Amino acid sequence: MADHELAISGGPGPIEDYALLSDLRTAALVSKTGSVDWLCLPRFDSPSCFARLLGDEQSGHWQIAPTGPVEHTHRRYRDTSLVLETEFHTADGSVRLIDSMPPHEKNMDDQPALVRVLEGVSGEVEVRLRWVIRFAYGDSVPWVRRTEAHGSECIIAVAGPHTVVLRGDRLPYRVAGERAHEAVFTIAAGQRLAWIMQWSTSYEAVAEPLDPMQETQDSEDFWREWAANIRYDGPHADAVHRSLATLKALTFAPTGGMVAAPTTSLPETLGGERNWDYRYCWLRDATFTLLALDNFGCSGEAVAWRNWLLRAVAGDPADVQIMYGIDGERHLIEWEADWLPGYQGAKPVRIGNAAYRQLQLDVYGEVMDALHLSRERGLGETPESWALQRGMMRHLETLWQQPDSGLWEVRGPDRHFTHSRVMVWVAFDRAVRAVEQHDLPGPVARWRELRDAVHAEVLAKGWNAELNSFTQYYGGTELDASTLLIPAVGFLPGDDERVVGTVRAIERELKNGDLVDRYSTDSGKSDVDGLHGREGSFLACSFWFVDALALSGRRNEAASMFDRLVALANDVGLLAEEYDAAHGRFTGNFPQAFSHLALVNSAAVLYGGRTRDARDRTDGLDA
Ligand SMILES: OC[C@H]1O[C@H](O[C@H]2O[C@H](CO)[C@@H](O)[C@H](O)[C@H]2O)[C@H](O)[C@@H](O)[C@@H]1O
Repeated sequence: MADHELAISGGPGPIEDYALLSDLRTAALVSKTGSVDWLCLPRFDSPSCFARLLGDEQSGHWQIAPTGPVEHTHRRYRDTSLVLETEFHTADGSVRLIDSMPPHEKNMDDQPALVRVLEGVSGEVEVRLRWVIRFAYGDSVPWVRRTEAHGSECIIAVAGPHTVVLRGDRLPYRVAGERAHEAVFTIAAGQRLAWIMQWSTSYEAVAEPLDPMQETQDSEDFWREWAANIRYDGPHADAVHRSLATLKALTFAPTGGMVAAPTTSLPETLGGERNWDYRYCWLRDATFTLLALDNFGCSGEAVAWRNWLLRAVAGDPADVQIMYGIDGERHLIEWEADWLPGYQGAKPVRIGNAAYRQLQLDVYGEVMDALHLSRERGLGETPESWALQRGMMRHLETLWQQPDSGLWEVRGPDRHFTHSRVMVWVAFDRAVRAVEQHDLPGPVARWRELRDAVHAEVLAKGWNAELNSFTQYYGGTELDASTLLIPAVGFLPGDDERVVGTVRAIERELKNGDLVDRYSTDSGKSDVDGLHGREGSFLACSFWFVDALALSGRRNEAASMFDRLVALANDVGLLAEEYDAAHGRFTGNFPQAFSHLALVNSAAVLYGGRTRDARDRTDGLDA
C-alpha cells in the first residue's frame, strides 16, 4: 500500500513527514500526503481543531490530495518563507498544493486563517478534499452547516467557544453516514482552486472573507522581508536560515514568548509514555534563544524575548518558575486526554506540563546569563532588569544547596545534578561580572565567595577521576551530555583536561554514530528519570557535542559531525527533539526549538558567530 493510501485510512505518518505553518500565534502541521493533522486555534496552547497527529481520522484533519496513487511527492518552502508547496506526481499528471497561514505580527485583531491553494501543473488529476473538523482535542464534534455569510456560500462549524468558517472554490459535502465532509473533483494543468478556513469565537460574527491568493502573497512577502535581516552566509546557510525562521515561527508575536514546540505528546520513545506538552515557554531556553537570534541579526526578536522573560519572572523572586505559558501564565496543570489514542498508539496524551512546579536550579544561571548577554550585546537596559536580577540572586543564596530535578526535568527523586551546580556557578559569576564590568551595585564580595565555593564543590563532587569525566550527579557514575556545556558557559576552558576527558567519556558511553543520548535510558542502567522505555538520541546534545569538540580543539571533527547532523533535518529543513537511530525516525515534539537553537549555535561556534563564552567579541559574523 502506498504511503498516501495508508495516511487516508488511518492515523498519522512519520513525524519527519510533517512541515510547519505558522501565523506567529499558532501553528499547523501538514503531512506529505497534504493533510493538516495538527492545528490549535487561536493560540499555540489552545485546544485543537485537527488532532489526527495524536489519534486517527476521527480526531480531525483536512486533506487535499490526488485520489489515485501518488508516484512521488516533492515539497519545499517558497524561498525563505513559511509558504509550503507540495507537488504530487501521479500517472495522470501533477498538482501543486500551496499552504500558508497569514502571519499576524502587526495586526493582532485579525483572526487566524489557514489558506490552501491547489494548482494544476500537468495533465488532469482527480483530487479529493476531505474535511473532518473536531474541537477540544478531538472530543467535540461541532454542529456543521452549509450556509451563506457576507454574501458567499460557506460551511460553518460551531461548538462551545469556537467557530470556523470554510470558504472555497469547491466546498465539500457531508459524507453519508460519516461525520466528515468531502469533495472530489478534477483539476487540469493551468487551473487554480483555493480555500480558506478562518477561526472566530462562537459569540462573534463569522469572519469576513479574505482573498486566498492575496493572503498567500502577503505571507510570502512577510517572511521574505523578515529573512532579509538574517546575517549569515557561511556553510549550511539554508539550514541556518530555516532554523531561524522556525524559531521565529514558534514565537507568539503578541508577547514575544517562544514555545518549545507547537505540539504535545509526540513520543520520545515510539509507542512509549515519554509524552509531554511543549506548547509553553521555558526559561532555560532563554540564553540559547537570545544568542541564536542576536548572533544572526534578529535583534528585534531577541529584545522581545528578553522583555517576555523580564515580565514572566517579575514579582517575588521566590515565585520564579522554570516555565510559563505564552502570556506568562503560571499554572500549566497537567492532565491526560484519555480519549485520544496517542501518536501511533503512544499514550498518554498530556495537556499542560507538571514540570512547571519543579525546582531546576539551572534556570537561575540561564536567566542571569541571558540578561548578562543582553547587556553585553547592547540590547538596551531596562530599569527593572538589575533590580530583578538582584532579587533572584538573593533568593538563590537561600536555596542553591538544595537538590533539584535538573535540566532534564526528571520525574524521579531530586538530586545534586552536576549541570545544575555548574549553572549555579554561572548565576553567581554573571552577578559578579555585572558589578565588575557594568558598574552595577551589589554585594560582590559575597557573590565572589559563593561563586568560588560552588566551583570548588563541582570539581570535588561532580568529577569522577576513575571515569575521567564529570558525572550526571554528585557521587554517581552515570554520564550526562549536559556536562558538555561546561566549556560553553565558561566554567572551564575547552582544552582543560577534565573537559577533554568528559568529551571522550561521553563519546564512548552516550554517542552512537553522530547521535548523542542525554543520558542512558537503556533498561537496567539508570532509574534517574523515573520513566520507562529507551528514548531516542537528543538532537540538541548532539550539537552540543559538536560545540564541545570545537572548543576542545577538535575543530575539523566538529565541522564534519555538524555536516552530518544538519543532514538529519527532514526534506523541509525541520528537526524534532530526538532521533531514533534504530528506526531512522524522528521522535519527540516537532519541530523543536531546542534542536534548532542548538543547530544555529553550533554554526556560530564553528563559523564565526559570537559564542556564549566569547563575551568580549563585538565583531560581526564573518570574522
Ligand atoms: O523527558 C523529560 C522532560 O521532557 C520535557 O523537557 C524537555 O524539554 C524542555 C523544553 O525544550 C527542555 O527545557 C528540557 O530540558 C527537556 O528535558 C518535558 O517538558 C518535561 O516535563 C519532561 O519531564
